[in-house]
Amino acid sequence: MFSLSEIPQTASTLFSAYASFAGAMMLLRSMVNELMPQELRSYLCSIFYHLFPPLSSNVVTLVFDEVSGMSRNQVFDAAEIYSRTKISPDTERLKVSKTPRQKNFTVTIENGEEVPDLFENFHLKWKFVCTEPDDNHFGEKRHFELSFHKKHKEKVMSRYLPYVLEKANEIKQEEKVVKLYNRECPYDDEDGGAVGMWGSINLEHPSTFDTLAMDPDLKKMILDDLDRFVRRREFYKRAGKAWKRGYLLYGPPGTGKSSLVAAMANYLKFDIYDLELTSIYSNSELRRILLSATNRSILVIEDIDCSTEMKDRHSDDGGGGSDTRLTLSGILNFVDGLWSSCGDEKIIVFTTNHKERLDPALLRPGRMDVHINMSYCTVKGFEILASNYLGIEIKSHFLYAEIEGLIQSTEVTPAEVAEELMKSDEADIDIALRRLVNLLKHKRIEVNKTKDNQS
Ligand SMILES: Nc1ncnc2c1ncn2[C@@H]1O[C@H](COP(=O)(O)OP(=O)(O)OP(=O)(O)O)[C@@H](O)[C@H]1O
Ligand SMILES: [Mg+2]
Repeated sequence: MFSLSEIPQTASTLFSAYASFAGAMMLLRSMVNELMPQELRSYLCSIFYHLFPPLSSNVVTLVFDEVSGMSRNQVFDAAEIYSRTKISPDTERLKVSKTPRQKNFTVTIENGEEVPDLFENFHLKWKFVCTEPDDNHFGEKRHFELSFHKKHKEKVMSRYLPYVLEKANEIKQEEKVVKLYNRECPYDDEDGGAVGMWGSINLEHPSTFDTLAMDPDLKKMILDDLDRFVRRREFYKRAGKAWKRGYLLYGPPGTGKSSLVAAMANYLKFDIYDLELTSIYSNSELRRILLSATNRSILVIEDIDCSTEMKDRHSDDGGGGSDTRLTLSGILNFVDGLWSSCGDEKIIVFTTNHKERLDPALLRPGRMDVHINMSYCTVKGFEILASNYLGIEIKSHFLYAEIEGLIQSTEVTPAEVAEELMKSDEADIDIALRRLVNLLKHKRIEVNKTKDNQS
């Protein structure tokens, strides 16, 4: 027996005996690792941990398998993306990959590597584990482990994991490469890049709202409209409306209609489906394409004024069945009917050079939500182009006043202005602007001549 005062000393003796025994067992374990088959090793390990639990058992580890039942585990996918952002200079082994479609390398942690994280002032650790397939399984099994002090379990479940899911989603959106789907594109199903018979390529169109030369108020109106549309999922659901929005872009060639579509896609990270009507043969084909188009996409029909041709085709139908040929009513069905509600977050854009030639059915209120007039180049538009192409503050240039006056009194498209400015390199900005002055003067003479002829 020992007295009460001896208890701390005895406890410490016992503790150090336990510690050295545990140390010896660790050594034994590493020898066993070298010599024994894996199954036997894991069996012995489990007995070992049962008999001698780790000294610090305050750590909780959550395990996220790659698949949960038949479907993918969202947390695993999120962890895979999120853990990439936590890679530190201490991480020793990294996996690097890049598919032909990706612009940048993807760097992820390698099997067994850990990355630390700090959330609301407590520490966590992510570990990636990949086990070789055993005889009963195909392919490797992958999972993430998340370890932290057990007192934070509640916070991790209620706040940290939702935060990781949200962050991963944001990263996915940022990294998304906008695709252009078109019949002409080569069929390639890497990354699910093809839908039905449609191939896709990465949208390399550099147009953004910053580079678009258009009235700043109009630009802001479009941006606000897009933001509101994306935010209003709940509203559309409550109102029982299909979550889609239609834009009609009209204006002369070269005023930036296609550039605006590309800017919208780049802004929202939506894919573009370029529906060339001339290559779609029937309503049922149109329906199939619409059904297979992914959510968060922009469906574009350029030059919709050829819809008059479609109306003719419809009247030729001769009772052959409206499903055999593409008709205006097929398109209208899609604009506000059944098919557009199959799926979420779709934007539909029609472009035309001749709004006045469109079938009134297309212009009826409620059919296309927003009509946007892409006009000739304005002074503000010219300032944006000059800053993009020449990289200068154009207002202080000696030719600015003259160009300003000319632009106000002529009709020149942003494409024509852009073409002149593009011909210059940094050394000959003055030459480029003089050439632009000449072009504008020339156009003004032409306009005056036409007016004279008409009067
Ligand atoms: N508003 C604009 N802002 C910036 N660049 C423009 C603008 N409009 C035209 N451009 C330039 O001119 C080129 C052609 O423009 P775009 O194809 O967008 O015109 P469009 O209105 O679609 O013409 P079309 O009616 O012939 O299809 C663009 O690639 C771009 O370089
Ligand atoms: Mg165009």
